[in-house]
Amino acid sequence: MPDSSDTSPPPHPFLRWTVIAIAVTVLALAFAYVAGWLTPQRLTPQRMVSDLQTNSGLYPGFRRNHAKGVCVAGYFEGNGAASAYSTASVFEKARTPVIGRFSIPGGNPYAPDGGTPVRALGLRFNLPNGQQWRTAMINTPVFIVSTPAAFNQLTVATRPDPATGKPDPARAGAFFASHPETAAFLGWAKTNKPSASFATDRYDALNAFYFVDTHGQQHAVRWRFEPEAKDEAGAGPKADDNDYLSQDLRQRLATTPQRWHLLVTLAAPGDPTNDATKMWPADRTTIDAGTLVIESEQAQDNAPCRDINFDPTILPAGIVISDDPLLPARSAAYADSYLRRTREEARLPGVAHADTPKPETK
Ligand code: HEM
Repeated sequence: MPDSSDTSPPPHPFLRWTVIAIAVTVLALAFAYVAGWLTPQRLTPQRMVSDLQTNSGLYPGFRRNHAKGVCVAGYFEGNGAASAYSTASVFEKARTPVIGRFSIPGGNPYAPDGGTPVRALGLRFNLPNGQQWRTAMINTPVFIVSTPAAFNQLTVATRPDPATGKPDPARAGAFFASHPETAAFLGWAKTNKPSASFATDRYDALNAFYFVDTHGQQHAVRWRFEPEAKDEAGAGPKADDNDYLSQDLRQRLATTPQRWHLLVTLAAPGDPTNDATKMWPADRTTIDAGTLVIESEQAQDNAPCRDINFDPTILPAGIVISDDPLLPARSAAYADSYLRRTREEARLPGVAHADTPKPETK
């Protein structure tokens, strides 16, 4: 029942409109802050990806890093050895289907394979319970920097000079001098020639993760895939051949599936989980958890790996991320790159889409 004794007048319409206006303004400011409009200097995933894009130039429909690559498919045969440390079903004695992508770094999908010694592998394991494990790895023993801010500073410091098409050595040198943590990676890059085959490289996740066992106990780990193929001695990229890596892979897979062993290293107390520039000592316990078998390859423009975001934070139950600050930054940057490239795909001639009718042949 309304209280008939309340004779106070209704609030003035001006007051009501003021309250609504304040609420709308606060909401708009919150959106603007999250979008980075109020703090243009703040490092956002969009800025990280735009800076990568500025370095390489814009190649619509392609990844803003690791743009050149090839799709692969196969399976992982777990052997049960890692099941004591993680409940993820992928480690049981079972076969899990895998979609993957080999790549080289940089935003130019037409870059020469011999232009960098870095090779990369992204994998997506489809577990039977609908969960997925995604990982994106490179063939170096450490990463070049340990924080997202340093990664962005590196991107800007190594931006090609429009006059020479190459990074300004003074600018790049100043960055490396002020970031001594880059020394281990640079030492590796100096002494390792570009390999002649994706099949003979090892691929290392570099970031630390935790395996979670049946008791809920966490174990800090790093993983890598070690190749069975070791036939690189004497082989080398042909100077005149831009795309030898995909040709080599096609030739090998035409006759023989290629195999890698998943090696999982367990940290000892005190080993850093938040710094991908630091290796763990070589004597740490390492488990061979099973074999990755790659059976087939396909050009990336129209194969399943094209529309996969190999976000390393997408993990099945039994694996969780560590405190490594690169991991959330990678997740956010890959998502932004993914949104840009998949939006552009719709406008690319020759790229098939489920919703694009096939052009009529005359
Ligand atoms: C803050 C640091 C990093 C940033 C901002 C960054 C950025 C990116 C971006 C924007 C992409 C393209 C994603 C897509 O469109 O799907 C990419 C791909 C990739 N990145 Fe990173 N990255 C970082 C660190 C790393 C590290 C530490 C590794 C290796 C352990 C790595 C390995 C890869 C690989 C293998 C791919 C290609 C995956 C694929 O085939 O789709 N990145 N990165």
